[in-house]
Amino acid sequence: MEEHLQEDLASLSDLDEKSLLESLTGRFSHNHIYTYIGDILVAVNPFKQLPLYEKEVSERYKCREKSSLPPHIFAVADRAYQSMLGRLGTGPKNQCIVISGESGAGKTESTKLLLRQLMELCRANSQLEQQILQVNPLLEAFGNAQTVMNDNSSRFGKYIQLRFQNSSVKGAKINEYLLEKSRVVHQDEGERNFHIFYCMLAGISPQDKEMYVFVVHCVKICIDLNSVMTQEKVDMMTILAGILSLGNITFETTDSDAVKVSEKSQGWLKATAGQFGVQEEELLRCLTCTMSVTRGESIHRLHNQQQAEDARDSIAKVVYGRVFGWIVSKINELLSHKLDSDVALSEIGILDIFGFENFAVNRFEQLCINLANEQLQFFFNHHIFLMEQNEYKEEGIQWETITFKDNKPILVGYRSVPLTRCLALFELFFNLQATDGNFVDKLNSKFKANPHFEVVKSHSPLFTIVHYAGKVQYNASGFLEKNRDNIPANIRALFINSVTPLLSVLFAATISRTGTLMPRKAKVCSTMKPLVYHCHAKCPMQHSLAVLMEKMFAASPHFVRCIKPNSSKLPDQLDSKLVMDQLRYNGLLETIRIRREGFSWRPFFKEFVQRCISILNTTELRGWKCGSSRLFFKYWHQEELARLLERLGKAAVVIQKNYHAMSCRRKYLVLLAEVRRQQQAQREREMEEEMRMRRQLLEEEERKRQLFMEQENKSKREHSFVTRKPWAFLNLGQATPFDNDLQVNTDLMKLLGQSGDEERAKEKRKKRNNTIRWFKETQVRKVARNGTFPCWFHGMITRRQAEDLLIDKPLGCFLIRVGQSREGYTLTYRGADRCRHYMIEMQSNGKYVILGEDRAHSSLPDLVQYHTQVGIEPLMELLTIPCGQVSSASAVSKASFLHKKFYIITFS
Ligand SMILES: Nc1ncnc2c1ncn2[C@@H]1O[C@H](COP(=O)(O)OP(=O)(O)OP(=O)(O)O)[C@@H](O)[C@H]1O
Repeated sequence: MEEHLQEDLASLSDLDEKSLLESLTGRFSHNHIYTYIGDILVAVNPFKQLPLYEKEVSERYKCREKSSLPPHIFAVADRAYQSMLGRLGTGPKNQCIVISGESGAGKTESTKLLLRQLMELCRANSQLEQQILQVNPLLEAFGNAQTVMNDNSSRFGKYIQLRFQNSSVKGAKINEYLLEKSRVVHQDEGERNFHIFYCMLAGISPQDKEMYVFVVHCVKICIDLNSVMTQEKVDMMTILAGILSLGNITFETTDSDAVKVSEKSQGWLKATAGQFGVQEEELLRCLTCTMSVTRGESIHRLHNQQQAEDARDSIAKVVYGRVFGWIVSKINELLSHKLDSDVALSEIGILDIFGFENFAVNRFEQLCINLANEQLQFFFNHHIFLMEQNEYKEEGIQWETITFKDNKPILVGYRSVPLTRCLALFELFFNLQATDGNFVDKLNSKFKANPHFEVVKSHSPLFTIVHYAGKVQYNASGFLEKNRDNIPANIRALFINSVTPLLSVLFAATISRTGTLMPRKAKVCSTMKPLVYHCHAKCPMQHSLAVLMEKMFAASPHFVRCIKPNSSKLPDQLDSKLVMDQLRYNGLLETIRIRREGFSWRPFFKEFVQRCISILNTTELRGWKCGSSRLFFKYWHQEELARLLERLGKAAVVIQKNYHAMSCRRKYLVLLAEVRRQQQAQREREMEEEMRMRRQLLEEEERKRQLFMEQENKSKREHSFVTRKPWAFLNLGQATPFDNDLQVNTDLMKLLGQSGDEERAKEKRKKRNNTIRWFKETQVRKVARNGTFPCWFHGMITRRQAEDLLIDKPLGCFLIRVGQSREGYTLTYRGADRCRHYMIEMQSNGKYVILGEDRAHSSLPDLVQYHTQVGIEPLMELLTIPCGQVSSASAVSKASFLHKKFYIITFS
């Protein structure tokens, strides 16, 4: 790959600002917006849609080695997820992903992409995952606004904690920081209010807009939290409408120097009171005077016009801030309902906090935002430079110190007061009701020794802080008054008693030390009675940042550094100076150096031995070092070891799989042998039973034969002159099995004669004779085996005779007879409810087939044999035992049949 398209800047051969910028520019021009610096991801905002986030891309980045695919934000998500589960050579540990960059650099988009990929990685409870992704538009509607830097700028910071049990997400929590409430009452040129207000007004008729009666319309917007009831949604929209109405109230001074609501905005006062659910007079009183309590006595101080306007704005900001806090607490309720407090959970936190800001006029919000960014930069420096280099020193690793731009003095002070104290100072002054000028004087005297503070000589209350990202001049005019969002007690009492239940709950709520709104049921109190409330956290930013830092320091960090390519928000344009400034103040050159020469993975011996020792000797890793209590690896070593561990894990799975297969197969073979043994025993039992039955049958036959012989001898003795030899049949020339039909035939003839239908009788006789001839000439050899007819073969008997023979026989007992009027056979058997008769046809190829069956057979015994196994269509009944020829015939006919049989043997 060409050097300027190098995917990992830590492997650049020439390392200076120029080559770094060239590399990023080259990659950007090829739409490669992501680049690694070792394990850190640099993301340049493309300001256009790129085909980088489709489903198949997301799939490709699941559980893959970082180096096997181009740099991507999805790889960061995968790495954090695998590290949290302990799959990257270290044990399971909480992770945090810190996304930084200036406003519009792409932090929020990166956060959304990370969330999406993390949800993809842990597909388990799809409803919760969907909810985590769905709350984002709601948060953006209330917390984002158009600024000159970014059309969808987050005007609050958020730390999203995703909580996992094993590999699936079980809940989430959003921590919000520093909502820019002043935006509700004031927007600089080219900027707008929070998106929610425009959403509310979209699609509303001009008339309704005029009156701000848009509550019903507004409920339609994307607020669909399960935990927010319809009444609460309506209340919330009514309160937002109240904020807008409040903003339209203007004041004027009367002749007696008193302040009053201007004539033209009387209607707005009424509308506001209605929407806030409070008495109009009481709202007016709160706007035009302040009530305080001194030694149990309430003192009313009338406002001048400016103070009345400040009171109006304070109310709007506080109410909006509380609505936002309430939304976040509702979201957290929704996302945490599956959390079980007894179960140990792992966590991945994603920090998306507003970027560094430097506007024409920078106010208190910018001071807070920039100090928060200082904290983040300190966190980055601490992890990448301080901690790492300290460990080299402590562990005796040879190392040439890399210097970096340390912003520690801003935050903790070095022989000077740390600048974060100015927030505390601000708080102090705020409570003392001091002026902006006093405040700046105090700052000047307190911080003049701090190298990051500059005194500004001006009539305006200005001061400058030299941040890690550059100098920012702050204007303190209105700092104190404009940030009066800890409202006086009378206003709080007014809202607690509001008939709009949600407003009442919002003002009864307490604010935690970290600034989180903690709603609780409102207790109605008298507005007349002056109340003194203790506000626990008037400026909770410092505390909440400290809590955040504590969480982040306890986790393994992953860094995403977002870069804004141009200020015009245009695609395919990269302003080298702007990018260079960001690279510089982000300390990226030093970062590359430390990633190239340093050891980003430094596990303790114990941690390493537990997981990786088994493979260390099998690798060919070069360049790792051993300290006194830790091992020192390059960032790619960790991946290499993780890959080997994965291979080892897979091999272990294969071994386990084969072992289980082998032991299961053994068990199976034992079981199979037992089943076969039991089947064999069963078969033997059945065969024995069959043999026994056959023997019984033969004995029976023998007994009957004896009986018959005895009767025959007796008859011979009685009619010694008549010796009926079987040959007599021969003389008749038709001594065949059909002779058992002779008697019937004669009877039939008689009957026919009696009826006088001589012709039909003749015809029948003719057909019968033809059939007999057919049988003798073509069938005898086929049906008889070794000169004997099978016992089921009954010659030409009638249907009635066949049924008589089978009437008391068991199910499936069968016989075959020759058709009387056609050349063919009939199969008769004992069915479930009656005897059944099936015609057997002779095919031209000499095969036999039961009409209606598909299968033809080469002989009748084959046909019989087959249907003892396969049922006959359509009833699928089986043939079971043959019906012997003499079972129901008279002794004489039995005898003749035996003779016939005998004769046929001779004949054939
Ligand atoms: N990966 C990306 N692909 C396409 N467009 C992007 C990408 N990242 C950012 N953008 C574009 O840049 C705009 C600004 O990005 P984003 O809102 O994430 O910036 P930010 O750093 O969060 O800014 P702020 O600090 O003001 O909230 C987005 O609205 C989007 O249009």
